[in-house]
Amino acid sequence: MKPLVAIISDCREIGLHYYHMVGDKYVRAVERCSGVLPVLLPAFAGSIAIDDLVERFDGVLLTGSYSNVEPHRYGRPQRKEKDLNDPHRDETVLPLVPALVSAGVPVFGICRGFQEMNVAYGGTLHQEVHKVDGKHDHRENQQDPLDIQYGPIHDLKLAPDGIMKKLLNTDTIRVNSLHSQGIDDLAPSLAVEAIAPDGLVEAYRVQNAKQFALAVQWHPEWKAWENPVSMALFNAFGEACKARMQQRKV
Ligand SMILES: N[C@@H](CCC(=O)NCCCC(=O)O)C(=O)O
Repeated sequence: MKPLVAIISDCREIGLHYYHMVGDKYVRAVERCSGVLPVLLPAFAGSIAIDDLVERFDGVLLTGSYSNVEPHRYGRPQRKEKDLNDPHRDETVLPLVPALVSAGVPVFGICRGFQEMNVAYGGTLHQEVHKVDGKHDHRENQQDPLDIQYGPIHDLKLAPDGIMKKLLNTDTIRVNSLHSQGIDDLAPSLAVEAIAPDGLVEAYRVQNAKQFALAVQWHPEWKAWENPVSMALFNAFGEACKARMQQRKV
C-alpha cells in the first residue's frame, strides 16, 4: 500500500467558472519519485478540517503556482492593482500548515508553497524581488522553451548545519528559478537551508518539526527523475510519508 499524499489545488477562474487544479508535473514527480498516491484536494477552506488531513493523509505537498499570496496576509499593501492572487488557496493552506507540521504530517513546499509556508508561520515576502536593491531578477523568460525556463540557472549555498547538506552531501547545488516574489522576513520558526548568491533565502526547514517539513523556492518537480537533487528531496519526502503511514496504522 502506498502512502496518501494530499496536494492542495489552486482555484482558478477560467471563463465563467472556477476550477480546482494542480500542475501535472507535481503529481507525476511525487507519484514517481516519492512513491506515494497523490490525492488532489480542492482549495476549499470550508471542506478541509485539519483533523481530516491529520487522520487520513500521510503527507501534504504545497505546489508552485503563478498566483501570489495576497499581501494583506503578511501585512503589506497590494503592489499593483491587478495581481494574480488565489484567495481560496490562501484561505485553505495558511491555517493548516503549522497544525499539520506540529501533528507530525510531512509537508513539502515548492515555490508558491515555499512562500505561503513562510507566511503561514508569520514571515513576509518581497512582492517584486527584482526591484529590491541588491537582489537579482529571479524570473524566468516565459518566451524560452520549457527546458530552458526550468533548467539550472544559479547556485545555492547550503547551510552547514542544515538537513539538505546532510541529505545531499554537498555545500552547493545549482537550481532553476521561476519566481518574481521571494522571502523578505523569514518566520522565526523556520531555519535557513539554502541561500542564493544575492542573499535570498531559497530553502528552509521548520525548526524542531517531528517529521519532514521542508520548503524550496525552485522547481525540483521538473523532470525530477532526471535530477539527483530532486530525486533525493522527493525520496526523503516519500520515506517520511511511509513512516507516517506505518505510524498511523498502529
Ligand atoms: N507566484 C509566485 C510563485 C512562483 C511559482 O510558483 N511559479 C510557478 C510557475 C508555474 C509552475 O511551474 O507551477 C512568484 O512569482 O514568486
